[in-house]
Amino acid sequence: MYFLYTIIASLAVFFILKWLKKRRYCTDLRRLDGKTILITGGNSGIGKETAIALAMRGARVIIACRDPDKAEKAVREIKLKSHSLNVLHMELDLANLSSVREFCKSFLQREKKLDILVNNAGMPGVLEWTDNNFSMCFGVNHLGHFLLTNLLLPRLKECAPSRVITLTCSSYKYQKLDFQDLNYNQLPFFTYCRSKLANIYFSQEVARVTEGKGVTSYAVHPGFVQSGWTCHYSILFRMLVQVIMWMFFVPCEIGAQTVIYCAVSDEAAKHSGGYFIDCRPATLRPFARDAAVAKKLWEASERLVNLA
Ligand SMILES: NC(=O)c1ccc[n+]([C@@H]2O[C@H](COP(=O)([O-])OP(=O)(O)OC[C@H]3O[C@@H](n4cnc5c(N)ncnc54)[C@H](O)[C@@H]3O)[C@@H](O)[C@H]2O)c1
Repeated sequence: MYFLYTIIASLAVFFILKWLKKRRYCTDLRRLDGKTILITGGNSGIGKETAIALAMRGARVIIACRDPDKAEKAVREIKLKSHSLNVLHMELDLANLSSVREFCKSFLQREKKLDILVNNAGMPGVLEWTDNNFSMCFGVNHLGHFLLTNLLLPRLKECAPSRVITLTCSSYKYQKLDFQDLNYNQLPFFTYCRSKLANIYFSQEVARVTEGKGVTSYAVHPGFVQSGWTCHYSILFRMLVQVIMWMFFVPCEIGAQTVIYCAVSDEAAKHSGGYFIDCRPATLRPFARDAAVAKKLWEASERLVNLA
């Protein structure tokens, strides 16, 4: 009898886990021939899977990464899996604003087109500082991408219709921004939540400042994904999280689906400034839709990165 109960319980757990991990795929099969796509942090995790999928559709894909060796290895893998030779990497460290400026300068010199910018790179909750003394999460996840997008906006406008896709996280809802302490660096998880909330306000403000100029903007929660973000933590934490990830998180290929959807779908384009989960628009908590806060963050960020 116990044997029967064990089998029934195992089957129940199996189907519950399967249901929890069920996700929608992007069913829009549009090709992207002739388009140039820039993906930050495209050498691993969701960014790499996005790069493979978009290169497969014919786009020229540029991954912007910190480590040239890892980037080169990723480029080889993306080419192999996508059967495309139109993939390359460029050096970018979002934790260093001079690196962001250097990157944009050489990108604009080298590349005549930019149709889709994917602000994918991200740091999980860590209590570190960037080269410019910003908290690592706020500095990399928000400020680095803020400067990058602003410096590339003229090219995105020239290439309109064009898109800016910014990876955020549903954990945005656990924190609010404190304008007295944007550089908050105390509890790692909350530091991460605040940076991901900043990504949402940023994405909305990109939509507002580019309204009528052919640039659309999307904030994407990719789901909880089995990627490499745990590499920033101790081996013990990694082992524990690995089990949880295996049980509840989805593979990177699925995590990339909503990004791909926002890159190609006409339906998504009707919701510029929107928040997307599982290949469809999702509703944000009211405080995360506050246009005045989004504008205030934009202006504060302009000052912090010295954007005239
Ligand atoms: N994995 C999840 O469950 C999950 C959930 C919600 C949101 N996200 C978001 O998805 C995005 C992709 O994360 P992932 O899960 O693929 O993790 P990942 O760690 O595999 O990828 C993050 C990428 O960002 C790059 N990066 C980090 N700091 C950088 C810097 N200073 N300059 C340039 N590149 C830098 C890393 O090298 C890496 O390639 C992140 O923005 C993350 O916040 C992930």
